[in-house]
Amino acid sequence: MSATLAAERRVAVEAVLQACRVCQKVFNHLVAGETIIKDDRSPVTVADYSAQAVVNTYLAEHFPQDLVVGEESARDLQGEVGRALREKVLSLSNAVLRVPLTESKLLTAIDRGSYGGGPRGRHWTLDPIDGTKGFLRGDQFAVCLALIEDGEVRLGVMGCPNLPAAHLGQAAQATASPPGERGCLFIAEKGHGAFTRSLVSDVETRIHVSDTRDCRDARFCESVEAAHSSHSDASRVGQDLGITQDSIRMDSQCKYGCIARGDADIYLRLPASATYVEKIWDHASGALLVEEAGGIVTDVDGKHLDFSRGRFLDANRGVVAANARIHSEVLRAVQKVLQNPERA
Ligand SMILES: Nc1ncnc2c1ncn2[C@@H]1O[C@H](COP(=O)(O)O)[C@@H](OP(=O)(O)O)[C@H]1O
Ligand SMILES: [Mg+2]
Ligand SMILES: [Mg+2]
Ligand SMILES: [Mg+2]
Repeated sequence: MSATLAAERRVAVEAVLQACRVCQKVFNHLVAGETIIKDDRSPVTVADYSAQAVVNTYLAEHFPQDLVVGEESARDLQGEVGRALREKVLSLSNAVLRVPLTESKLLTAIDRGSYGGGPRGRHWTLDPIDGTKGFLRGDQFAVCLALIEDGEVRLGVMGCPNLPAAHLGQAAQATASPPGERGCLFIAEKGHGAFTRSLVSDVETRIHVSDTRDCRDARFCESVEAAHSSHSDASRVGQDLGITQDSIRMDSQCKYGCIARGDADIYLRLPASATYVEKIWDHASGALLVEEAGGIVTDVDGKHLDFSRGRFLDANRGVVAANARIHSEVLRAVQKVLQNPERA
């Protein structure tokens, strides 16, 4: 491991583990009224805010100079209207922090995530709960933290509390939730490989993408939400490639984890709207994980994901992630489908 990022890796792992604990606790006690619908109609819960507060507090303590591009803002926790939410988030955050936050420090911690990102210097990007919809359903979600230096992702840590620790078998169901131990962490450092461990033991195992060479034997892992990635286009790509196996559908960057450890072979994120622009925190840790596990990640035009542009991946459209043997064939099929003017 690179000596230079050893401290960052240790702190990121600890921060993500604590944030996972908060999320699990919230899920067990989630009550109506603790979920807010944001301006873009997506949900956010007390767990999203608490996880962002906890991770940002760890980062501020260990790397006070570092900036953070985080998904959430403290706006809805301000003032009288935000009081109930603020108090709940404060108590959840303080349950796992060594030094308790005050209300005002809580808001500051969450808003440490307001950095705009960009091509120079170093910053973190945080999705405190990726797959909030999955989280609310009791399905897959992930706490995702990545370190970006001069526009390149150097370190990615993903906590996946509901993901089975072992490989998903051939018979995995749509929600990818077979019985057995749940909860795993993924860690990738640029140039140093991809690893997994459980949430409770620090024994790490190196992971690799599948060695599937024939696309007809491949399996998709795709979003549950057709509004996030076109299921109909994915099924056309599947037909073109001769894929017969059912897709594994799951929320969040757990999909990247499943590709990285070889549970499935292909993750496609095919634009479902012409205007949606992907955010860096939805892909930074997952994309590095797949690359470090021996896979290739591009957008639908075959371009490398460009994390240097700020909060958005506005130089890219969609995502095509697959093992290195089949990526180019998959990309060709994606382009053929997307260029067909006759698709509905
Ligand atoms: N129209 C859209 N197209 C693509 N992604 C979208 C989208 N609307 C929301 N998202 C993103 O999709 C993420 C979840 O991805 P997935 O479908 O793979 O689980 C959400 O992350 P959050 O849950 O962190 O808000 C959100 O950022
Ligand atoms: Mg969100
Ligand atoms: Mg997200
Ligand atoms: Mg999120």
